[in-house]
Amino acid sequence: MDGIDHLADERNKAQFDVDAMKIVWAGSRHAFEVSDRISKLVAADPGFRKDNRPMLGRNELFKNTLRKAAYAWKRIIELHLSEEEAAKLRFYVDEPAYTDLHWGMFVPAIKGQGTEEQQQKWLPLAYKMQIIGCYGQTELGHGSNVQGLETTATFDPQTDEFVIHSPTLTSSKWWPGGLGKVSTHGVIYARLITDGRDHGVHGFIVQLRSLEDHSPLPGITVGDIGMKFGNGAYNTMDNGVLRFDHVRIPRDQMLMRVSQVTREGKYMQSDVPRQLVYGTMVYVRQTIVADASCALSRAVCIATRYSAVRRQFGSQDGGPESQVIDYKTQQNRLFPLLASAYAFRFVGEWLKWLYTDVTQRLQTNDFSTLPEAHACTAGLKSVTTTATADGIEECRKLCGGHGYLCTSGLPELFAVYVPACTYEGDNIVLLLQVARFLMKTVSQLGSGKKPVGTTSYMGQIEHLMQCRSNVQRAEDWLKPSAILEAFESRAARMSVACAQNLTKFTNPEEGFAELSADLVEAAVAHCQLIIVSKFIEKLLQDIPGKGVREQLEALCNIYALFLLHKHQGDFLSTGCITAKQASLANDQLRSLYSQVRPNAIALVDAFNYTDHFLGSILGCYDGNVYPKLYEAAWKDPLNDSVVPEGYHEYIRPLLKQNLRTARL
Ligand SMILES: CCCCCCCC/C=C\CCCCCC(=O)SCCNC(=O)CCNC(=O)[C@H](O)C(C)(C)COP(=O)(O)OP(=O)(O)OC[C@H]1O[C@@H](n2cnc3c(N)ncnc32)[C@H](O)[C@@H]1OP(=O)(O)O
Ligand SMILES: Cc1cc2nc3c(=O)[nH]c(=O)nc-3n(C[C@H](O)[C@H](O)[C@H](O)COP(=O)(O)OP(=O)(O)OC[C@H]3O[C@@H](n4cnc5c(N)ncnc54)[C@H](O)[C@@H]3O)c2cc1C
Repeated sequence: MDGIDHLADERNKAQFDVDAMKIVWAGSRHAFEVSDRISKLVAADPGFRKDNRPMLGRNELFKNTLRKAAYAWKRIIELHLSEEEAAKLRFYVDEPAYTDLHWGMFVPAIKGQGTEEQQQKWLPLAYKMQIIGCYGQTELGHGSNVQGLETTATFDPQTDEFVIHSPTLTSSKWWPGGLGKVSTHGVIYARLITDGRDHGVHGFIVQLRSLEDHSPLPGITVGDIGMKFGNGAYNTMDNGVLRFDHVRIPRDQMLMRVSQVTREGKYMQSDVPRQLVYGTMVYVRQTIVADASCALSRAVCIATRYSAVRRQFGSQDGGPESQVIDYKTQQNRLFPLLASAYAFRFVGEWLKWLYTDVTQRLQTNDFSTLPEAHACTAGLKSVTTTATADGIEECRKLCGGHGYLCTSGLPELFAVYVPACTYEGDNIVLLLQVARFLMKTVSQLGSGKKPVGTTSYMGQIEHLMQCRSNVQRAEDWLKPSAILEAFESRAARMSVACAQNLTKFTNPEEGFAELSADLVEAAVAHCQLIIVSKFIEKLLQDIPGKGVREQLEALCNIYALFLLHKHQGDFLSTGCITAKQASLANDQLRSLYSQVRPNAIALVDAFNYTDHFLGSILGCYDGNVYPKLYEAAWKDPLNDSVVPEGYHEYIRPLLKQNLRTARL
């Protein structure tokens, strides 16, 4: 607009090399270069404009999403983008679409659960988008309880086919993204029945729509489930409803990596655990953790830049008022979120490594790390999405009234993000899975079986049950060993307390249900320990760039000490720290905020987000907020005419009537 960088003074204050931090954030120089190039390509292309989204009605909005998805595909082909570049392009287009489920779940489900032959048949079609797929698991009556699904797949040995059927209203598939209006195929989860026997839930590739005219195939009733929360937001997605009326598919369309049905109708189970049927969920939960850092960093970038621009109170001798970012209360709300964005980034990187490792092991029939991979993906998905959804809303409040405008980008970001707490496993249901894993680990402590991986800290259970923190001064809280000991002993003691309480029940399942609220808290403590310890481990690596390590150390300490402050009830009631030590942690936190303050703008610049991706006037790079807000207001369709439509019908008669009343 005026070409001036209104945040230049802030940028000049930075005490570290921002370009080096951009590479740390991206994960590698290569990842940075791809991300930088593709984000600029998307931002410069008017075909990917998104600022009008909140104003569009559902049909217009959806058609616009179809146009963008087709255009994105055209650009991917024209530019010969690699798989990595194509995924980045879809990410920066920033519009939930059927393609998320096609690439994010349909393809991984076939890869993870299909045999070699099945992969060879279906993947080339999916890669070329000659078929478009969804992930059809959830039903109207059951989502969390996968074993409760009702859709049936009954083998007919006469014709060598499965008959897919929805026996009840509640068995209607309900929610799958991309199903409502687009998908030609789906990986559909149904109860496998052979010879009258129910073998539980399995995945099947089912064609849903004609590849000629897109009409539903015989026996299939399909449509969209209706408007969802927020304007624009997730309404670009066609979440669908689907019913089957005795739909026949060939036998080889059952995904047969985990178990098979022979031509004779014999059910055969490979020696792989049946939980591999849930493998796609483990994969997606892992991507959701990485995605949490993206969503939170985006909100934090907006709130941090705006907090430096916004001034309120504090003018002295007619000078400028104070920047709201200088208020300690603002810092106490904002900087832990900034630190969390970095923490989630690094734990996401680690989780990707864990997932890759477990996948490689599975290929050699080593299933030993599967329970841990399930617990980590479930728990970290839960903890990071809850914190991110809450964090985005906090960022909106940090921007005061202007945060409530759609042009701030925050309402839409929240509305798009918040279902992450529910999809891919309700966060509480997933934490209960972690709690089961922890209770099993505690119960095996006396058996000589050494806990490994993220539970290896339980190996020092005797020490953790009785140790007392030796922090004496606020600076002692900067020692990683002091932080780790406090978090490990808190997590261990909470798990052991639950395990001890469970022994008071004769029926363990009854006990688990009765104590579930405590179990969820123990699971959260364990997951927070993982995030803190992975941040600390990141700092053990070589981190090039002037001042970068120091900034990351400050953020790591803020993340840990903020959690310690927020959950001090846990730390105090378990006797891991004293009230005095809790208060010292808080003192240290305040001084860390002062350390981060001059670097705050540079720390959000390191995310390297374009103004297009941020989609926020409050977060724009140059900080020229007020003229942009003023101009945008006039572009609202309500301002197309000075006198609104409806004046003659509804305002004028009212005013006239008021006049008459006033004369009386
Ligand atoms: C860069 C940008 C990337 C963007 C990325 C964003 C991606 C977003 C894309 C699209 C957005 C929308 C996608 C949303 C899609 C969906 O929501 S699909 C539907 C998801 N549904 C669920 O998640 C259902 C949740 N429920 C479950 O997972 C299970 O029912 C349950 C785990 C809660 C219970 O299962 P059940 O079979 O009844 O198990 P249990 O009896 O409790 O346990 C038996 C044993 O199995 C172990 N186990 C359970 N799950 C797994 C697993 N996934 N993997 C490995 N092991 C598992 C469990 O620990 C038990 O073990 P033990 O017997 O040893 O105790
Ligand atoms: C935007 C969006 C997109 C989605 N996309 C897909 C998709 O592409 N494909 C697909 O198959 N599905 C999809 N889903 C469905 C999603 O996976 C489910 O909604 C999710 O797994 C939660 O299940 P539910 O709806 O049955 O919740 P419920 O289980 O009914 O949860 C309701 C409440 O009960 C509580 N609760 C449930 N069980 C327990 C328990 N055992 N102990 C304690 N509390 C419990 C929960 O915590 C929650 O508070 C999508 C959902 C959304 C919102």
